Amino acid sequence: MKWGIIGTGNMGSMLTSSLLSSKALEPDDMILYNRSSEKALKLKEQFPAIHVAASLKEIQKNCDILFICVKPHHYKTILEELKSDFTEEQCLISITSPISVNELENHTPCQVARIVPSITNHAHAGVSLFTFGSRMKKERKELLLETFKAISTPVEVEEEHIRVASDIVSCGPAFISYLLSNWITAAQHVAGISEEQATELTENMMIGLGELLSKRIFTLEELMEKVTVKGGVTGEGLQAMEDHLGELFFEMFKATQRKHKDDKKSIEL
Ligand SMILES: NC(=O)C1=CN([C@@H]2O[C@H](COP(=O)(O)OP(=O)(O)OC[C@H]3O[C@@H](n4cnc5c(N)ncnc54)[C@H](O)[C@@H]3O)[C@@H](O)[C@H]2O)C=CC1
Ligand SMILES: O=C(O)[C@@H]1CCC=N1
Repeated sequence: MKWGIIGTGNMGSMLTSSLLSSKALEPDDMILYNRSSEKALKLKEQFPAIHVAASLKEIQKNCDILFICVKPHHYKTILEELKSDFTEEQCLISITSPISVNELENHTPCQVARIVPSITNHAHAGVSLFTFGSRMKKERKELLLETFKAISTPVEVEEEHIRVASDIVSCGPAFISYLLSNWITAAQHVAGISEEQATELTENMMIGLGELLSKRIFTLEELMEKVTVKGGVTGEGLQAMEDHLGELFFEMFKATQRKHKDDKKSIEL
């Protein structure tokens, strides 16, 4: 089985190196193609047995499963070049939320799925979001799910929930990092701790929190309960958060829903 990645930017590179470092795939079974070849060749330096294709047609011809890992607005030109040459046995995988599997199926004769990854998959952790098209064969579904289990927890999502699910698992690392950078700044300003030390403490607290969750030692609810000693400081801090949080997360999820709708309108395949 040959696996192809079109677009070796952030996500295409992450998928290549994670699928190889987890041993889910062998380098000799992977073919890469990027518009400018440097990024693909850099991955070949790391994994010499990888193949780098010289054109879109070459990667298409030689792959059973082909990922498109470019920005949503670049899908159209790629599909236009490839669509007439796909076979029914090939699988096309999109990794972007605004393009639905139905739209992809309408533009190709091949089997189609969407797998939205997360930067957390770099650490062979976090979630990958799956939506299968109607033509996807059972064995291929199983192969894809099994392969992604090596780098993530694959979760199937309905089309109507792709935006919010992707906000949580894929945009989430950026959103949470933004919140934490504000938390570090506030710690500096209010209590005089250095940025360096506040960052070190915060990053290690997050690693510990992740471990607690990954080992299923506590749920989020239990964590709040266990840490909040009656009459103690955590309760005061939580109350201040409740008083000041306002509509923050409602507005964030509304903003991404709006952008998703606009993107869907402006992206034509
Ligand atoms: N960045 C993230 O955390 C996540 C991104 N995604 C999706 O992944 C996709 C890619 O995002 P990034 O990797 O962050 O973008 P990126 O800009 O880092 O990578 C895109 C790559 O595609 C290449 N490219 C553009 N047109 C091409 C063409 N015609 N043929 C071959 N290569 C071409 C570019 O040279 C670049 O290397 C987007 O659709 C995004 O929605 C999905 C989940 C998470
Ligand atoms: O297509 C998406 O939803 C992803 C999430 C982060 C960037 N793009």
